[in-house]
Amino acid sequence: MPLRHDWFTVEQVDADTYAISEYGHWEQVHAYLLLGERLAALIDTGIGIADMSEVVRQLTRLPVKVITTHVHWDHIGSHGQFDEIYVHEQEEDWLRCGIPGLPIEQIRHDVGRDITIPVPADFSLDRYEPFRGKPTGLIRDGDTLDLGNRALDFIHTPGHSPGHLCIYEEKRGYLYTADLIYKGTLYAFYPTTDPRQFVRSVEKVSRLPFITRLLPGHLEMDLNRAFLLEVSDACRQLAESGLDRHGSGVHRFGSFSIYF
Ligand SMILES: Nc1ccn([C@@H]2O[C@H](COP(=O)(O)O)[C@@H](O)[C@H]2O)c(=O)n1
Repeated sequence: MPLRHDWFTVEQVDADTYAISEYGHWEQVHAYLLLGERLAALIDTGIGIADMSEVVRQLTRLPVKVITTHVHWDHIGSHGQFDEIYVHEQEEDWLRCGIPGLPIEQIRHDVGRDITIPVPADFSLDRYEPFRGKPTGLIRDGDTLDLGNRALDFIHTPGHSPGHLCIYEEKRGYLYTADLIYKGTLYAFYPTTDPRQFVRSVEKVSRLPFITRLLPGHLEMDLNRAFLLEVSDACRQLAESGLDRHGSGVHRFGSFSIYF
């Protein structure tokens, strides 16, 4: 049964893996806490409406390394509450200085809309600022992290953003897909996105030999390899039709869409 927090919903994926979700916000974003024998990895830290570190501290006493899938405000919200933060080398500058040309008014508008449950009393939209700071370390494609009998592989999957990462646990067959693959509208229309890279990244992860489960950054959580192959087929069709370019529109495929 899911554990409940006023703002976060905590669900156990398996004995030592938790999803920490924000279903009261239109983004319906998920972070994941992975416990090894020596260390814990927290994949993203949510929107920043509530402090995710309070929940994490209830779940583990292990030292926590924060892994950033990408530097969009809804994935870095509680970064400031943790000591060790890692990001792909191509988004180090965004983590330090923000996304050039993205105004705070636009971010606050997106943070504040379509919220369906009460926010914590100490949250103020007028004071909301996305995290900015220096990472502890940088991640490159092919890097690995051993949490103690639990290995993570980092896969650079640019397209949604330049330094976007998927995280793969080969032993369990888990692929944490962040904003590359989820069941909804996949966004690659921002000025900072790249539709061709997005298509190549989907193809890259679809070649992974063993996947038991996809754990996405948004919306429905229980996705399998068949869904990944559907998205991969859709991307191939778009590329073959020359539609893998900015401005080609919203392409609908059953349970998901791709917005270029
Ligand atoms: N160049 C950009 C990048 C992001 N945004 C906004 O940030 C949010 C990103 O959400 P994801 O779930 O797609 O990571 C979203 O609200 C965008 O509007 C942007 O506007 N421009």
